[in-house]
Order: sequence, then C-alpha cells, then structure tokens
Amino acid sequence: ATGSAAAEPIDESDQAYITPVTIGTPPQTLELDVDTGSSDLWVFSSHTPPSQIHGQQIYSPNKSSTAKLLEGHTWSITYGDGSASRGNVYIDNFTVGGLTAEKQAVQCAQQVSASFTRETHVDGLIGLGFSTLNTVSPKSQLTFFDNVKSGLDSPVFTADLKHGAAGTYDFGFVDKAKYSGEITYVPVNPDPGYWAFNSSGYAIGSGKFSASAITGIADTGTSLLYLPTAIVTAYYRQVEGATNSRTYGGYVFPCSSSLPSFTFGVADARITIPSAYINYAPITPGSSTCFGGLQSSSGVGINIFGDVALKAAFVVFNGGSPPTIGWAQK
Ligand SMILES: O=C(Cc1ccccc1)Nn1cnc2ccccc21
Repeated sequence: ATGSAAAEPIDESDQAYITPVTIGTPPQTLELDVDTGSSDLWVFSSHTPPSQIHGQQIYSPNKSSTAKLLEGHTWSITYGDGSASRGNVYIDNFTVGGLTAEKQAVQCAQQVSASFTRETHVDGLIGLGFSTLNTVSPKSQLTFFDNVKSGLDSPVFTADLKHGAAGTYDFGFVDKAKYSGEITYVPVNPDPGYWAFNSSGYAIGSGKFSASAITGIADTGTSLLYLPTAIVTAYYRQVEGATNSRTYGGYVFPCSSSLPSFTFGVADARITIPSAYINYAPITPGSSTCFGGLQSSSGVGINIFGDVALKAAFVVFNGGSPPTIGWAQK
C-alpha cells in the first residue's frame, strides 16, 4: 500500500503545515500538523473545553460507531517550546492520504495550552517520531506510521514541504519526480526517539564549507532551523543591521537586508537553503523588522532541522532496520 497527502502552510511564513485526515465512522475530517519531532497523535475533541477551542475542527468519538474508549489510559505532553496538552484515548479508524490504520490510538485533548488554542488552523498533531516517545499511560501506543508500516510497499514516508505552497507527505514510496540528483542516506539514531542524524558541516552564502559534525533532529513540527551559536553568529555577522534581540528571543534584522543563503552537509551531499527562507517573518505583522529563520539552539538544548531546512529538500524517513534518513535537493 501507499498513500499521499497534502501539506498546506497555515500562514505566509510557513509557521506550520496542515494535512487533512479522516477519523471514525462516518468519517470526520480534521487537519493535523504532521510532526516528526513527537510521537503522540492528538486532536481537539468533544472533550476539549469550549473555552479552549478557537475555530478548530473537533473529533467527537461519541459520533463514531467504530470508536472505542481505551479504558483507564491518559496522556500528557509538553513540547520544547513550552506548549502542552493532555487527555484521554480512543481507538478508531484513522486515514491519511488514502492509507487507513484500523485501530489507531486517537488521543483526545481534555486540556490544551494557549498557543494551541491560538493556532486556529491546527486541529491537532500526528506524531511521526519513534513510538518510544508516545506519552499514553499505562500502555504507550503506536504512531500512525508504525501501525501501517508493515502494509506499505516500502517502510518509508517522505516530506516534500514547500515555501508558500502546498507540498506532500508520501507513505510507502519514494517519488522520483519530487527531487533532483541522488538521495543521500545517513544513519539515524532512534534512541532519543527523534529522527536524529549527523550533518557533515555548513557554509554561509558562497563561503567555504566548514566540515564539522552537527548532530540534530529532522523535525517537521518545528518552524525554524536551530543550530549551534557559533554558526548562527557567523551567519548574522554577514547581515546588515542584524542583532540578537532579547525582546524577540533571537536574531532580528531590517526586512530589507539582503541575507546570504545557508548550506548544510549530509555526508558529501549539500542542501542549500535559499536566503528567502531565512527572512522568516516580520516580528509583528507589517513591521519592517524581521525575525530570522536560523536561530541558536543554545536555548533549545538540541539542534533542530525544522521546516526552514526541510522545505529546501526532499526528505526520506526510512523506518527500515536500521532506520536511516535521506536528503535530496529539489
Ligand atoms: O518543541 C519543539 C522544539 C522547540 C522549538 C522552539 C523552542 C524550543 C524547542 N518543536 N516542536 C515539535 N513538535 C511540536 C509541537 C508543538 C509545539 C512545538 C513542537
């Protein structure tokens, strides 16, 4: 089996991407954020306090003839940016891009933090990290990918995210039409539960490539690229008027500044992020001060190749044994 689903940016800065899914019988459609940086599939639901719902679509298990409460199970998750949610768990049919997991654990939110309430376009998350990270207790649950993997033509899913346009998540196959040249695969360390890999180094603009291993995670659920401070300060030294703002929590610069591109290595391959992707967004709508798409990982605790990096490439998340991750230009 294979599947293919759209990944639509929620705003003009590609802060997140949403993917349509259907849950239950008759099918209820929601739009979820595919997140390789976590492993809980959770949704706004009929159990979510109305005061915490601000335009999101909800899943009502009591309207699904195939929904079954997973007795005595709860979940609670806090993300690196401090956002959080928690609730109870139902088992139901879950379909993405024509692929159905018959008995998917669908975690229903009974509480979401303000940042989720504010994100009106996001009805929940599909965690596609490793199932070891799933927070359901007392028995942790499998991700959608782990549930359908054995039935896929190939045990992979791919991300083709785009800047200001709809991209795709494919399941079970690698679409040659979506990339140029070759895909370079490197090992993944599944122990942290993330898609952790080593980048072989970086270059700023047309500068020389600096070979240095950068351990990071490929995280579709994070908007920006977070790298070591030394790399980030070297980058913004080349940006007229850039400053590291305590007020805004990172590097900002005049929106009119010209920015260098940023290249990262994957073994002997190179992925170049166009400068436009690093001119992420005005600090507030209409401001002439812009926030950088490349920021320091020192406050995050881990290097994150988020959407700013991912949308410059075609990425293969290979769930085989051993797991690997593949990067190609496009
Ligand atoms: O939490 C993080 C990483 C992060 C970002 C910024 C600062 C510190 C850490 N990403 N993420 C991955 N999945 C998420 C889901 C919701 C919110 C953030 C999510």
